[in-house]
Amino acid sequence: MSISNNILHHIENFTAQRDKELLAFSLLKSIRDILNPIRISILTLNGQDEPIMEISLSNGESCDYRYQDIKVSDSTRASLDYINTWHLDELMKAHDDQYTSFHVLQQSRQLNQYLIITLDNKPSRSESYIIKGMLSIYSNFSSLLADAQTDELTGLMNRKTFEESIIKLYQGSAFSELTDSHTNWIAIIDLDHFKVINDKAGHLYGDEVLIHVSRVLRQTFRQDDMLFRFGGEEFVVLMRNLTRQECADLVDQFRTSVQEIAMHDLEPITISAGICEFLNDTFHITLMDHADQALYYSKQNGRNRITFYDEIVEAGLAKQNNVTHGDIDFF
Ligand SMILES: Nc1nc2c(ncn2[C@@H]2O[C@H](COP(=O)(O)OP(=O)(O)OP(=O)(O)O)[C@@H](O)[C@H]2O)c(=O)[nH]1
Repeated sequence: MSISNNILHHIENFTAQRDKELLAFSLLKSIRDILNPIRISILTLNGQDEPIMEISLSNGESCDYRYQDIKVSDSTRASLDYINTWHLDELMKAHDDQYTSFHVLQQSRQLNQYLIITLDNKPSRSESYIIKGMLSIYSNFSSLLADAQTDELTGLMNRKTFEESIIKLYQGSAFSELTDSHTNWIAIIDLDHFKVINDKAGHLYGDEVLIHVSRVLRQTFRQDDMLFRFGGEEFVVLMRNLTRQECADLVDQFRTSVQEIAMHDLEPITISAGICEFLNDTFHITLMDHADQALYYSKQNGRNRITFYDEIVEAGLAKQNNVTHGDIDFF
């Protein structure tokens, strides 16, 4: 294959991806085919500069995804600090007959992502040029993908992304570190009497309330919790590795913080929530139905409260219509 056909093939390949991680993997594979590096990786750090994901490809080895125990060497840390201090897009370091180049893929207050390539020879001018071009295409496509996954008004993940995210959680390591007491949870959160807010103060004002509520969601929940705007005034939160009490405290803290949102002279804004345990062997549509029944109970019993699904089961108020993974093949 000629070099231009080869490059076109790689571009075609990674713009066909609809998943951020697969897109990152395609980028690594393309660059590996072109540069034949010793090691290539994408390192993602959170807002506190802690590593939260590393996807790596070493020569001849398969792809390795890591979400925990990610080791970042002192020299890598120093290079990333240098990039950030001097607002660079890239940096090349020579060491022990090797060359490591660092490229910024994404930079924001919540997330920093870098491509790190270690080579045994310095890339030629044309190779550097090709890599730059690929990174630009990757970055443009990645922001298009992010736009498609984000709710425009609040910046939270949208409903379509929820389906994809929850299926990934079933398939991934989300359940491996759990104990009997620490499990995963799903909460559906719904603003109370939002129609009244819209009717009294107008739709634009209602939009502003949704933006403030989303801000409080981000402030209250942890970095690893996944936040979705599910539709209108309904939000979904996926929480990992919490005891029942910790989960209750977190959602309740959100409930009380929402009431402190100060806007005009309307009644305080309140929310109701329904929570259920995120069980690995139960289909997510059943889980959502459980959380929804708990939410309904909160709404029917005074609003501005949270209810766990197992509470209504104990009270004999829950409908049983479980679907397990065995019943539906969704992969
Ligand atoms: N401002 C604004 N309003 C929205 C948006 N999406 C949905 N809504 C409104 O949200 C309101 C939801 O009303 P209902 O479903 O009756 O719920 P509610 O008034 O919150 O009542 P309860 O949930 O029973 O407490 C409707 O008036 C919708 O028009 C949006 O993006 N912006």
